[in-house]
Amino acid sequence: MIARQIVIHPDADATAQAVAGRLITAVQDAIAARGVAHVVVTGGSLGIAALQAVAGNPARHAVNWSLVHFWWGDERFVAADSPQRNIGQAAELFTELDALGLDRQTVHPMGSSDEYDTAEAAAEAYTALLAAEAPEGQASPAFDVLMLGMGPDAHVASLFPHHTSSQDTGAIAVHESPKPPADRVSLTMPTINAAREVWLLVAGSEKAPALAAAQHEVNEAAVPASAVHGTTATRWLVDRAAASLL
Ligand SMILES: O=C(O)[C@H](O)[C@@H](O)[C@H](O)[C@H](O)COP(=O)(O)O
Repeated sequence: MIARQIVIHPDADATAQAVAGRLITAVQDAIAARGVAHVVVTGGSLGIAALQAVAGNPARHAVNWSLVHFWWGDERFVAADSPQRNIGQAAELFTELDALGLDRQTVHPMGSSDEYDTAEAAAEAYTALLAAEAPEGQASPAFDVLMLGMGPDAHVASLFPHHTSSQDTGAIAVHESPKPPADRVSLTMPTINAAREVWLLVAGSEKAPALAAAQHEVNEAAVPASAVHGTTATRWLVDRAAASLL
């Protein structure tokens, strides 16, 4: 049975703080159970705010960050130093965790346009990286927590409505993204859904129709967020404005 939960917070800031607290606890639980934690982080305003909240949460000192792997759900295929890069926007967290033992060998960013000629090449390299860290016979690690933002059009990662649905595992190139920049790399739906826990972070009234649609029925083409789930839990961590149509 997959646990499915919707938790409603007063506002976006409270959601970010609560996600940070949950993430630190989930990482500790994963390390206690398996000696390692695999976390997938996301871009987007709330996803980045949650990472900033981890950097400021006093409980961050309780975690052995050298045992934590960080992965990305999607990334913008632009120059490494572009302010549009999701990893760059999370720099504050990584600088803070460096001081707490984070091993940059276990931080796995998706490739930039400085390193690869095409988003396809970056996606292929990420697919190989995921496989290299996967248990025998699997295509990716069983992520302990995979966080996703959701757009007002119900996209998750860089899987937009009516994306060319990929049943492949690993990462794919995305072009003509309706949310700029146009070129991106994204985990595929099967890889997202191989995570133990998927957390969808959603705030703001402009997301309310998509949030309601995602709870209504599974329709990957029209409402990508509706098709997302973890193998043990799917948690919608939302604010009151986003939940207003539930
Ligand atoms: O690279 C990105 O843009 C994202 O990973 C994307 O999927 C994001 O999470 C959503 O668009 C929500 O973003 P907001 O929280 O900013 O609305």
